[in-house]
Amino acid sequence: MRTAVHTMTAIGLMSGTSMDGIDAALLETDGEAHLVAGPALMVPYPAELRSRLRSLVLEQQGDVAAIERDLTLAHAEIVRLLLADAGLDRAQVDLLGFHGHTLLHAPHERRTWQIGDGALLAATTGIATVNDFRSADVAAGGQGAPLVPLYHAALAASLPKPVAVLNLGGVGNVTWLGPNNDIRAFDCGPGNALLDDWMTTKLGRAYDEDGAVARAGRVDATALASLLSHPFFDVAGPKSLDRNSFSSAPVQSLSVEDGAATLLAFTVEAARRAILREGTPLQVLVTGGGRRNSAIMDALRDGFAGSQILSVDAIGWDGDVLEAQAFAYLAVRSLRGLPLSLPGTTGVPAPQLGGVLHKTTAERSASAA
Ligand SMILES: Nc1ncnc2c1ncn2[C@@H]1O[C@H](COP(=O)(O)OP(=O)(O)OP(=O)(O)O)[C@@H](O)[C@H]1O
Ligand SMILES: CC(=O)N[C@H]1[C@@H]2OC[C@@H](O2)[C@@H](O)[C@@H]1O[C@H](C)C(=O)O
Repeated sequence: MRTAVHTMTAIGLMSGTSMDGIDAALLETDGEAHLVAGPALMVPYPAELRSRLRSLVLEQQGDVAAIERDLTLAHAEIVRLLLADAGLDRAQVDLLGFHGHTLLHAPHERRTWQIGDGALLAATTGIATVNDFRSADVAAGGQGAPLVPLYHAALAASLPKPVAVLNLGGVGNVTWLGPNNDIRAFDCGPGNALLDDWMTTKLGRAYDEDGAVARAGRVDATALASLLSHPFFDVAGPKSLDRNSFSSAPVQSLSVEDGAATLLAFTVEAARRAILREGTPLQVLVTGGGRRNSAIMDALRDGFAGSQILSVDAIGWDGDVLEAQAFAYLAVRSLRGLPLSLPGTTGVPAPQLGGVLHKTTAERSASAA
């Protein structure tokens, strides 16, 4: 049986654009239809590493090699914790899918850069590791992102279509799953990053808990129109964004509350327009941290007349670790020589393989012997 032969146990590791921490999730999969989710863990970055990473991402300040090493070792530690929690030995895990952290994403210049030392992670954990998931797609002319859509498609195989999966992390992205197994995917707008940065600068808080500050403010229509006039919105997908693609300059003169309300409206309106350009889905399944912000969910419900707005958890998916699971899934696909991206998901000319395998020290010595 194909499924039995190819099924592997993999751990996916994701350090998202919000820079809040590392998500790790165990998945038993063949990289195709067989999906059995296992335990998962989310570990915030230690404050000191988070602050060095933020300086590197936001201000290009810091020692990249030292941060890459510390970030990799933080990933090794979360693998150790997940194995301990799950009562598993490392020998029971076939593969790690290590996304790393995006430092730069400029596909139009054929550049994308995720830091994370795959060889060091494989050596430290003793588990073979796949990393560098985006480079091959970008080199072939794709956007290199989003990569989660093939996993969304596998998860949603039995759902009525069309359905849209909306991920609101640091950046927002949409997977559109049409009635004939057609998949289209693209980044759609700012996600939570602008609102997070606003809260950090104005109030010293990492994010707007449950949208409370935004709820206390009013949307400034002029500022919102200015935000939505960004040229990104004129271009058809597939398309992708860097965390820092948008500027909050149009809200700078507003009160903290009105600025938050306007930035939140920007996130929701960008997502709404992007989805409705594809069609009217039966459901919009919201994942990522943004689904925890009830002000975002309420605004989405107001914005979609003909669709049901649901958090993915309502249909049994774990919205906190979907991306980590996806990189476990993609690592297995990489190892099996299956494409990670399609013309409809990243704009790459043809289905594209990707990922770089780092064997463990023991595996390397065995293959040399
Ligand atoms: N209770 C909450 N209230 C409001 N916002 C929340 C809440 N919980 C999480 N968030 C938002 O979700 C963000 C984290 O989302 P998530 O973990 O999906 O991001 P990420 O994985 O780093 O991003 P990406 O998908 O872009 O890589 C936080 O920065 C915050 O803005
Ligand atoms: C370049 C990069 O790291 N992009 C991330 C980011 O975070 C969300 C969005 O922007 C998406 O394009 C992508 O991550 C998800 C996991 C993806 O590739 O599907």
